[in-house]
Amino acid sequence: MVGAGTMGAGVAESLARAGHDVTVVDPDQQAVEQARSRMRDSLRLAILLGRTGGPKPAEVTARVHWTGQITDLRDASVVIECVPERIDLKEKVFAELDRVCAPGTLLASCTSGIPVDRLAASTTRPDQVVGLHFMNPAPLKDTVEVVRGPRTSPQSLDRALALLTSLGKTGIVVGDGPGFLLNRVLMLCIAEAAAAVGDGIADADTTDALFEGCLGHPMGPLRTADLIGLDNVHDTMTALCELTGDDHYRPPATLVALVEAGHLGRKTGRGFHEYR
Ligand SMILES: NC(=O)c1ccc[n+]([C@@H]2O[C@H](COP(=O)([O-])OP(=O)(O)OC[C@H]3O[C@@H](n4cnc5c(N)ncnc54)[C@H](O)[C@@H]3O)[C@@H](O)[C@H]2O)c1
Repeated sequence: MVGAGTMGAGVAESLARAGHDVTVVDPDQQAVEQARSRMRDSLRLAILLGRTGGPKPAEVTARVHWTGQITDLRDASVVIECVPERIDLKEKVFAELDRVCAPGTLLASCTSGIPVDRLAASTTRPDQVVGLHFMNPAPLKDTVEVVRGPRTSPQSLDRALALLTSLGKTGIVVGDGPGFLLNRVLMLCIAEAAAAVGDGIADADTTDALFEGCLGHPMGPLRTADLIGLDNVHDTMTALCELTGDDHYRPPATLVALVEAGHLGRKTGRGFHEYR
């Protein structure tokens, strides 16, 4: 794994629970400490919720190795990149992974919407690059959007799907393009909902209540944005705006104001909604 944030820690936990040995690379020591603590909490919660059939928490945590050095991934059979949603950063990480990893290593990205082929272009193995768009919280979400780039080989796609099967998850394969399928749609929905709040059409509670009550969505768009993390939503919209040239993806003022104030959603206790 590259990146020990929300997704990196969650995907690492899913892999370790399934019996895989995992190495997580993150140069930020504080992020690593937080990830370790989140993983312990999540494993404890699984026991409290009665999901006792799996391995013991100590067995799971013993399978996860934390490091600041990307060169420690040299023996990995699969690498899943989970760094922030910035095109330049991900391109740099993929170029580095291509240098460090053995020729057969499958390189996957958890990107929310940067085309897989753009990341593949930073490597000398575009046939071995695939998108694995896990959902948050990764240990609890059973379905993954799998992105097949135009140069992803059938063997690489099969390996990615087999990995998901080993985690007890189902991959749904889609084609490549900005935002793939889910975020091409979801980011427009969040952007319009946030803009409507800014225009005084409804407050955040009312907006989410409409989607939840009228459409039967388990979580309205603004609560979903809070769960994703508003910094990540902001970065994803910015990348989609840049990649598509479509201004509808531009982060609305209400979202920008929350991010600038440090209200990033659930992880900081406040976003469009408050969390205690
Ligand atoms: N948060 C979600 O709900 C969600 C869902 C699906 C996909 N994603 C995608 O997953 C990716 C990660 O998102 P996140 O929410 O986990 O972000 P995050 O900000 O929580 O974590 C990113 C981590 O990457 C680390 N990092 C930065 N540069 C690095 C480098 N060069 N090498 C190693 N680590 C580095 C940071 O220290 C941080 O710990 C993004 O592409 C995002 O769009 C997020």
